[in-house]
Amino acid sequence: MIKMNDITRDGNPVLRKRAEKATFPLSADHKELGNKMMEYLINSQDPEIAEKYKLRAGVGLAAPQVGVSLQMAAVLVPGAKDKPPLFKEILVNPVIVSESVQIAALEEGEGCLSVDKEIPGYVPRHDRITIKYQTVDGENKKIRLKDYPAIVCQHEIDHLKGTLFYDHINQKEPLKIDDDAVLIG
Ligand SMILES: Cc1nc(NNC(=O)[C@H](CC2CCCC2)CN(O)CO)c(F)c(N2CCN3CCOC[C@@H]3C2)n1
Ligand code: NI
Repeated sequence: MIKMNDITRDGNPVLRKRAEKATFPLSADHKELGNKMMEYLINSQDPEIAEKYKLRAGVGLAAPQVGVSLQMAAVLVPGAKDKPPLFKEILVNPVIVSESVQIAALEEGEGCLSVDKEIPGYVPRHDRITIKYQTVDGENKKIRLKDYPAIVCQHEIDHLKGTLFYDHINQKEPLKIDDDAVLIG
């Protein structure tokens, strides 16, 4: 299972590279990697397992964060209690094909499993996006996302381009954001 010491930290050049496009059919290793990344998210959202293995909770994880420069990310955005997840997918070669003018940001700001310090400030993103991606089985998908799942996917797709969340924070005024930005609580 993936544990915190498998997670690459800011300063490791792999986090600042554009990740390699995955080719199909995916190798067994790459399929396994996707499943391991999803397994990490599931484990990290289980209080007992997270406590037992000291896992930082996550709703997304990108391959460069486990040292693999590959365009693949796992996303597990939970739904309300006892409800199915809002979005659960392993994204391969994801591309944002359209994005709303409307800006949105998580009210609490963002963190990153690869960044050990808290960096306060709004991370302006698009409230709605359309992404095209492939599943691990090579199926082409095109989906529209909004609010929380859209924010998470933008954070993960950033990782595949070597961008980290704090790159988007207004350094002079971290808590400044468009008046009409949607703040997601
Ligand atoms: C928003 C949030 N970010 C958590 N961590 N950071 C991450 O996921 C990083 C990615 C997210 C940072 C902002 C957007 C994407 C990881 N990243 O670096 C990947 O690139 C959380 F853990 C979390 N939740 C809410 C849901 N809860 C369900 C029960 O279990 C605890 C869990 C906590 N919400
Ligand atoms: Ni991250």
